[in-house]
Amino acid sequence: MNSEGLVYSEVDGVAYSVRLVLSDALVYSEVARSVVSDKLVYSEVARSVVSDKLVYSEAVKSVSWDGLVYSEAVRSVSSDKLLYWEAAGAVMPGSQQEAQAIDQELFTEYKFSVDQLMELAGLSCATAIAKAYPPSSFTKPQPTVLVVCGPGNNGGDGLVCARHLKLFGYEPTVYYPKRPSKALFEALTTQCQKMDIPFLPEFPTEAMLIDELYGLVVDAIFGFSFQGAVREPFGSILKTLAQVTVPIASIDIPSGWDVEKGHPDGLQPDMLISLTAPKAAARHFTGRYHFLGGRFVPAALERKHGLNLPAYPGTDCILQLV
Ligand SMILES: NC(=O)C1=CN([C@@H]2O[C@H](COP(=O)(O)OP(=O)(O)OC[C@H]3O[C@@H](n4cnc5c(N)ncnc54)[C@H](O)[C@@H]3O)[C@@H](O)[C@H]2O)[C@H](O)CC1
Ligand SMILES: [K+]
Repeated sequence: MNSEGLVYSEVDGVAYSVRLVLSDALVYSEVARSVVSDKLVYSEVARSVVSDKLVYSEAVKSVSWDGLVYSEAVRSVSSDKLLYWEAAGAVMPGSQQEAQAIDQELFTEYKFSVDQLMELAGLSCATAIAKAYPPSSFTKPQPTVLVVCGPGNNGGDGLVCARHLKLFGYEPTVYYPKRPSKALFEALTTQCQKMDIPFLPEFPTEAMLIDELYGLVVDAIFGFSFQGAVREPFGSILKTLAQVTVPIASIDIPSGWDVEKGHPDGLQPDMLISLTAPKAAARHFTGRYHFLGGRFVPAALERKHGLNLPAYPGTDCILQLV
């Protein structure tokens, strides 16, 4: 069966169109609605394609009013093996301000402790890494991983991730140059040390040395609170990391990237593990693997911030977006 139809109608300045294409293996449909007045243009398009193995759907909304444009797009593709999800818009749930607001609400209103969320975040990072880079895929004799930790909670996620990687059979080594004197970070450091995870006293200055010794680098330097020009020693570390050829897995956001605009000349990791929800800069990520982790967001908080998170499969703590 093959058929195609288009219906268009206009009532009181509102135009509607519906298009439907049907074939044996494919259904394509498009619904558009637009309103035009003196000052306002509002349009909405919902598109979906369904074939034997693939569902693709897209919803785009845009409003322009006297020089102001607001637009929002939600796209999702799912196939047998793949689920890709993207939400983009002029007002974006992944802005730096909103990421920090969600973070604060989790701690103040929802009464989570940092330790709890960090454990779940770090565990989801190690799980995603084990999925994308199983020890058998390493070309080195041992599955060696260099975990570079920064001074904030992103660094804490890195320490938790290192501990779980060790439990999963990897050989992590940590570099942690700026250690905050807080009980949580001291405890996470001790836990790693007691599990025979070595801490490097100096960062290898040559990218080649990192390539020789490690099969993967975990970037846990900065997360959503990074701002301004990178200060030392992290500037030199990021310069070296930009030259390594082994894959880099970035936790929450590639370090050195503006949380909303990204950084075209900065680190270009092979993997990104977005925590809670992808930040706006995730739109600029071009690596092979994008996972979502940090499955701890209560439904009411998700609704309040319009996060529109995709569903995690079953009891999994991670979801592959790309
Ligand atoms: N609610 C959640 O989603 C959770 C997220 N987690 C992780 O926490 C980070 C955010 O942590 P935060 O401590 O707020 O900040 P950062 O780690 O991003 O970094 C702050 C740290 O970095 C320094 N800094 C900032 N800018 C610069 C700069 N230009 N140069 C040098 N240093 C800089 C700043 O002084 C601070 O010391 C989030 O991304 C997740 O990874 C939680 O683990 C779980 C809950
Ligand atoms: K990071």
